[in-house]
Amino acid sequence: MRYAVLVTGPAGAGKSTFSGSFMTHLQNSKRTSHLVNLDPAAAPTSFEYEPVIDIKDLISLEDVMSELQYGPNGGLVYCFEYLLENMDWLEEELGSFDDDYLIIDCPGQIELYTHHPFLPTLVRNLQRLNIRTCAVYLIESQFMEDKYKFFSGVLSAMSAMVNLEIPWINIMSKMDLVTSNPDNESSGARIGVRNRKNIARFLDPDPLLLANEPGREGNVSNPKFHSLNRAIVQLIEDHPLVSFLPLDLTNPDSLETVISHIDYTMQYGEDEEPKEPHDLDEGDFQDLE
Ligand SMILES: Nc1nc2c(ncn2[C@@H]2O[C@H](COP(=O)(O)OP(=O)(O)OP(=O)(O)O)[C@@H](O)[C@H]2O)c(=O)[nH]1
Ligand SMILES: [Mg+2]
Repeated sequence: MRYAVLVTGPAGAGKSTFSGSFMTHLQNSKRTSHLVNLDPAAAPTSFEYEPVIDIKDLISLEDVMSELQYGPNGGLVYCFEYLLENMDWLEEELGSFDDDYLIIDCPGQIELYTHHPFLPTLVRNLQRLNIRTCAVYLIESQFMEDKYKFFSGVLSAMSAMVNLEIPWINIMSKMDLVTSNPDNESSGARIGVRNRKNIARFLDPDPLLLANEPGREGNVSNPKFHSLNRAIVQLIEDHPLVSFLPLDLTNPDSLETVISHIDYTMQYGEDEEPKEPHDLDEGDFQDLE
């Protein structure tokens, strides 16, 4: 069985960093895993591991911008469209991996998650190739600083989720930036989420966070804005699909918890044992398998 985890989420959410830590964790657990880069704009330095499949081998944003005179955003969309037309390239690249676990680092263009056909098409192709696929959607803990920003993150997660009908896990990344002590500026902590209970209201979104305190922010005194908020509160109450697993990469237990959720969601290992790394496969250990 082949597995793929799509690592998705808005720009800067920590997707590439998480993908690297995920790789390290799987390798330490003697599980074969490979990194796939689908970000045509990724700098080579952004990877801790060399991707085995890299969209930049097919098309790079740099070339599109210099040769076709696209700007960065139109250029990215061009790259995805180009990949969509060349899915056989990806299929060929994927062909060489058996019984493996692919970590697919996706780009942070929000369009990709709201309405572009790129990810749904990719997912259909992975499923056709019999690759068991799930997605994680990261938003960063700084989103909890501002409840409007937070709920726009919740809505983007929901919209991405309904676009892709695959097992799905939402992750609140960069939890190391959250502190329970709001005065503790010197530790680099940027968020004064005052207590655990408050954090829980974000991880399992409490729509009343939005409903409370109408008009506290100066620029939101427009009654239409409150009606919209009430509608959103209702939507989140009626469809409690979105909750977040906290991820603190400075705490190995946190990463392990997130990965065990991913394994469970994908039913990893239902039909196999974790494998020894390849270099041991061909050697003396063969008969132990
Ligand atoms: N404090 C903290 N910073 C993090 C963490 N994860 C990532 N960062 C930082 O956040 C920034 C963005 O991280 P990336 O992993 O490149 O994020 P990304 O989602 O891949 O970004 P794009 O590919 O540009 O969308 C970098 O400066 C990272 O060092 C984390 O767990 N804690
Ligand atoms: Mg990235």
